[in-house]
Amino acid sequence: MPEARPPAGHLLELRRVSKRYGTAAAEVHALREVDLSLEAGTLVAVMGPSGSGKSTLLTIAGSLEAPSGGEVLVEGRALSSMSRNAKAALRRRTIGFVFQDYNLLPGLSAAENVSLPLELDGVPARRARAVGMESLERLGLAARAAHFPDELSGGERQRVAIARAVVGERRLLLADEPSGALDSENGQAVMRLLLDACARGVGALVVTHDEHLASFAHRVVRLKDGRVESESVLSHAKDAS
Ligand SMILES: Nc1ncnc2c1ncn2[C@@H]1O[C@H](COP(=O)(O)OP(=O)(O)OP(=O)(O)O)[C@@H](O)[C@H]1O
Repeated sequence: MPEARPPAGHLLELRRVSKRYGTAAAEVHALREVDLSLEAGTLVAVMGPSGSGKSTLLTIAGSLEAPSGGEVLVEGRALSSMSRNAKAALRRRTIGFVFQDYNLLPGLSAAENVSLPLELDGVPARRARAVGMESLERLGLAARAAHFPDELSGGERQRVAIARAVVGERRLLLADEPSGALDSENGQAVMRLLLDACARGVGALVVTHDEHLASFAHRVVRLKDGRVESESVLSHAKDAS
C-alpha cells in the first residue's frame, strides 16, 4: 500500500460513545461515554477484564453495530450520517477486521482469501489477485499463496487474515485478540506485523489480554465496566526488526 494517508485529522474517533444492550432489569451498559481517537500510523492496544466492553468497542468502531449514544467518525465522517450502503463500502474499502478464529474461507486459497475483499468491491480479478499477492508477500507468505487454510499453520493462517485486513487501501485495522490462539512467539510476530502495517500508514486497534503483547503498541487504553479507566502512551513501541 503506497502513501495511502488519510486526509488530515483522526482516522478513527469515538466521542462519548455508549452502548446499552437489553432493557430494564436486563440492561447492560457495555460502553459508557468512551472517548478514543486513533491516528494513521498508530497501534493502540485495548485491554481490560472480561466483559469490560473491548469487543463492543471494536464492533462499534467498525460500524458493525450502532452506538446507543455518542458518535463514531471514520476519517472525519460521522457513521450516523452514512447510509447502510455507504457503511458497507467503508467496510470493504477502508476497514479491515481480524478475528481470533481468522474467518478464512476454507474453499479458497490464501491468495483468493486475501483478494476477495477487492473482488467484492468490483476490482477486476486479475488486478485483485496482483494486489492480494503484494499483501501476502509483505507478510512473507508468497510461497503459501496457493495453499488452502487447512494446509497452513495457525501462525500462517493468522498472517493471511492480517494480509486480507490490510489489502489494497484499507487503512483502519480492527483486531480482536489476533494472537489469542497462538503461542507467545507467534503472538509477538503478529504484533510486529501489525506494527509494520502501521509504519506504512495503517491505524490499528488491537484487543489483547497479554500485557507483553500490549507493550508493542504505541498506546494502551484500559477499559473497566465500559469506561476508559486509563490511557497510557508508551515511550516507544518495541523495535519491529
Ligand atoms: N449482543 C449482546 N447482548 C447483550 N449483552 C451483550 C451483548 N454483547 C455484549 N454484551 C455484554 O456487554 C458487556 C461487554 O461485552 P464485551 O464482549 O464487549 O466484553 P469484552 O471486554 O470483549 O469481554 P471478553 O474479554 O470476555 O471478550 C458484557 O457484559 C456482555 O455480556
